[in-house]
Amino acid sequence: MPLPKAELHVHIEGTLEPELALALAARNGVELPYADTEELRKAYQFSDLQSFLHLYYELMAGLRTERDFEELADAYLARAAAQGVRHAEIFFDPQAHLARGVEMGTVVEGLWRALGRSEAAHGVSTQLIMCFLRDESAESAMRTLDAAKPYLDRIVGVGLDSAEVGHPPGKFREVYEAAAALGLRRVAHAGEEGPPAYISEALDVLGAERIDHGLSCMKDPALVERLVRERVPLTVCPLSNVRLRAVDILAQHPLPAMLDAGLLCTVNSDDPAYFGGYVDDNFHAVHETLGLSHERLRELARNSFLASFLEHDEERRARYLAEVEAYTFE
Ligand code: HPA
Ligand SMILES: [Zn+2]
Repeated sequence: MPLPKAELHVHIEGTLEPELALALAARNGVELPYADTEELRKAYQFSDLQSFLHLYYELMAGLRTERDFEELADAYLARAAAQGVRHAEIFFDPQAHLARGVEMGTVVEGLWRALGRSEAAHGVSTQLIMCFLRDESAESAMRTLDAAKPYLDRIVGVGLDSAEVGHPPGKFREVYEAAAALGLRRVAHAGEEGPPAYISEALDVLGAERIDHGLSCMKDPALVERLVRERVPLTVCPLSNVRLRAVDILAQHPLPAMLDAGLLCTVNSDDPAYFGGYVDDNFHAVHETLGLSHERLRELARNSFLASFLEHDEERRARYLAEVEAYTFE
């Protein structure tokens, strides 16, 4: 039985496995330049974030109907449950779908069909976080927030993803202010490929409550001190960082140093269909390769529930935390 945990950094479109990508494209008459999964799998060699994003946006073209989004989310939730996930805060990228003529309602209602029955079907509680694409304009982000207004009962917060360098968080100040005024929680990718200054900016200008990735903080001791003091959670994604070459090899990943520094780190999968593993595979990898002890893994699992947006249900959070403390490693 895997360690119970929350997953706080997973892009639902990044859980699109190659088989499902091709099946959806065929079902919807969408042409993809890959004859079969064997040919498609050859495209999973990435040199950086941008090279991954190309394939990520290409394959999601097969997602068109509510049923498609439902199947995608259902497949992820089944896998997550098998990996010990009790609670998942799931990102989605509406602009990538709106650009293809797929409406906000199709995306949200489709995902919700799976999320709404997830507790009963998989024993996984869920929340949805809508991400803005930072390489699109602030105006486009604002229009996307407007389009989401009929669905705010289904969305807990907003995030910021896609190509980081050259797109500092400050560009989205107004849209984050508007999101906060609507009662939405705020997170942002920062410090995946971008400099530590983007992390500070996400905190100061966007009011981010969690930082997704946050790796580059290790270049700035004063920032580390601040993140520790303010107990800002970081959603670290080790296998993603290796596959996108943010670190050369897993053995050189800064996660142990980040934990030693007192940072509130969590471990997550990011885009598991692309990066060679779901969340418990990431836990195993950091145990095997980075030598993190069982008590460190327990700390990471505890952190995942502490960093989650479960304030509306403290009883549930306490139940999940008790499960973490009671867990015995084999
Ligand atoms: O790892 C990522 N980084 C930035 N944007 C993304 N969108 C999907 N996955 C990612
Ligand atoms: Zn991400």
